Amino acid sequence: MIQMSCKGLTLGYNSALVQNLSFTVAEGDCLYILGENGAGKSTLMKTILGLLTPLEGSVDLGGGVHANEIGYLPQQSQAQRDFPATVWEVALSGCQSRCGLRPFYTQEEKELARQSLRRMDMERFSKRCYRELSGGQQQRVLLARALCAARKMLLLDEPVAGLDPAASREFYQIIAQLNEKDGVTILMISHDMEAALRYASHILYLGEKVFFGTRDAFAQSNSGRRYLEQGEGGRAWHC
Ligand SMILES: Nc1ncnc2c1ncn2[C@@H]1O[C@H](COP(=O)(O)OP(=O)(O)OP(=O)(O)O)[C@@H](O)[C@H]1O
Repeated sequence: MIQMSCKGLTLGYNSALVQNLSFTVAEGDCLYILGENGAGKSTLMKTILGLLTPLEGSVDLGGGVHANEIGYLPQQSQAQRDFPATVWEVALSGCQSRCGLRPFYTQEEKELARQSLRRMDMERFSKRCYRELSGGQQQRVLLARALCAARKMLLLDEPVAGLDPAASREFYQIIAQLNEKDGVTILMISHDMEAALRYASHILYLGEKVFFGTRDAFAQSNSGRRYLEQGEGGRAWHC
């Protein structure tokens, strides 16, 4: 079932960064969004979330997905890493979009935050100060926060940025589990081609030549072949 259709999107600020982009996302897809720095990946994600208006075209949600049911894990700034709140407060704040004008959280919302922290194996850190956690632990808390909103779809903007290789691998596996076992549709910005070729069902590559298709079709494409031909020695290659 199609959950999102982007039709004829032109994105940019003063001038167009991406032109006439069309793609669809179906329930259970795992879409990796790749491309060089400045290609417009975060701009696309913010447009999907309705935080930015496209210069042209439209983003249509379908398959019973509503904008407030999409979980979002943004790129973290240094100020956010130093956020003076407990792990519990950060996770619970993911329920804010459910509150509307209500100035308190219900028992059900608190239970959802607890469950989300448990899913990320972070419940035992609930009382700890968020800024005292390691980068990998912080990302797990932010994913728990995003899961409070995500009934159907998760948008992740470079979730492993700043993590060491072991923590990155672990994080990719957590995301793959959410996708494969829990059926959460994933859209993830990444610079990690190896992870994309391993975990993605579909790849959107933003660049001079835009590519959208299945992972296998990408592997056959010029960009994909270029990477694969480099073999183990080329693992650091960024798309
Ligand atoms: N609010 C803004 N106003 C004007 N220009 C912006 C704004 N936000 C981003 N840009 C510019 O738009 C371009 C694309 O930015 P964007 O963050 O979407 O790229 P990206 O593909 O996510 O890059 P990266 O991989 O470095 O995160 C960049 O040149 C950036 O400077």
